Amino acid sequence: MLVVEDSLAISKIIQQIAESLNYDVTVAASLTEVKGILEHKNDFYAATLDYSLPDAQDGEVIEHVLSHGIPSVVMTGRMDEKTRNKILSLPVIDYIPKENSQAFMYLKRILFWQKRNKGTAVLVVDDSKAARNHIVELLKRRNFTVFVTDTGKKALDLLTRNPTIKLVVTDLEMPEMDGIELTNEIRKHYSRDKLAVIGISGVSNSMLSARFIKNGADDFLRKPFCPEEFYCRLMQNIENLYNIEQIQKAANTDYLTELHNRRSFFTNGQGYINKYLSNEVHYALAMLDIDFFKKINDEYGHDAGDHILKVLSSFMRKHLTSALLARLGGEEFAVLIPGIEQEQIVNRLDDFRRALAAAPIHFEQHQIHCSISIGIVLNSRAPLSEQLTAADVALYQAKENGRNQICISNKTID
Ligand SMILES: Nc1nc2c(ncn2[C@@H]2O[C@H](COP(=O)(O)OP(=O)(O)OP(=O)(O)O)[C@@H](O)[C@H]2O)c(=O)[nH]1
Repeated sequence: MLVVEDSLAISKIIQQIAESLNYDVTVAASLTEVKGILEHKNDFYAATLDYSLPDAQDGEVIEHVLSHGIPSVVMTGRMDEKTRNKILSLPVIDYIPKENSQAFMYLKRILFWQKRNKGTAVLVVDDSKAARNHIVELLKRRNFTVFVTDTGKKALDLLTRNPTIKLVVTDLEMPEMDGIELTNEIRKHYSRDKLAVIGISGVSNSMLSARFIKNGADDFLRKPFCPEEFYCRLMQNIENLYNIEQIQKAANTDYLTELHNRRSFFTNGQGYINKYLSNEVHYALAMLDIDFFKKINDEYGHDAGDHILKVLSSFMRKHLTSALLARLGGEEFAVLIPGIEQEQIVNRLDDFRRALAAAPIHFEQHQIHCSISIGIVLNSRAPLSEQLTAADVALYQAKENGRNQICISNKTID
């Protein structure tokens, strides 16, 4: 990232912000320096540009950097209308008045999203090519991946084929299916926590925004809109989706191991089982439990115990691919694993058990040996909760038989 700023203090702050977001930073303090840098390197991911530089006091650096195709944020100490209009007439990502510390918080938000937006796709639906192109240009400046189409029907088709689309911007007036009908159709298949819809229209009917929103849209923009307003609404919706995703992730993930937690395992497990059964795929439900874990905690400390839980989890991720993996609590894990046949699944789990027992886990100066016991239920048609109880009984049997082994449930629970 290129930081252009003549104040050393401000340049340091921006640099710190950018580095905290893993940007590599190049700093310049004048237009002359910028020109020198861009002669050799111009593949910057983004730039922040101070409007007034000692050798270019009237924003000349902006056009120079933009001419190299570098998405740029303008930082300015000037607040007058003329400067604002001049900046906004250029294809910049945004402009930020350097009024107070909020300016830097805002910059951090922009830079964070500039990186993240690449993985987010936006679908633009408008039958007017000019209107479509305008919105696409604005979205590309913000690094979004963009899909475009001119009818509602094609939009629905694109949505089914491209799950990375997180937001739809749709015009109201289109032939065959208008924007409100499209929104209605979208909401039959996509909930508001997964996909946002922004309606737009040039019609000056004050009821339209309410109609759009009552039909499932999240926001509404009246044409013509200024880029600033478009970006504010766009980013607010994208941030909402991101926040919901983060909350859902936290609610379903075990904080220590980042595997699914008990809740997530119960929410998703039955669906996997149903799929295996209806496709006649062999599968096993296994419960894994670390042997003598209390002793490990007592001997090496709780941090060592935590470390072992983490190492075991990443070992599971690596070796038990294609399985649904969860930490049910403490040192107890659940695995729902498909396979070619029953014996192959049992062997896979047993190989995993053996490999873990053979490789001591390093923690500080210690080499900690640990093993697991496993209880398995194979190809059962019983509900998930009953299968877990049966796997738990088999696990208990494995512990009773001396630990570090697999025990298969012999109880028929179909
Ligand atoms: N470090 C750490 N320890 C935990 C965590 N959750 C549970 N434990 C400990 O796990 C231990 C489980 O002990 P026990 O249920 O007696 O089982 P065990 O010692 O593994 O013995 P067996 O299962 O019979 O082989 C307890 O000491 C808990 O405090 C955790 O998140 N981190």
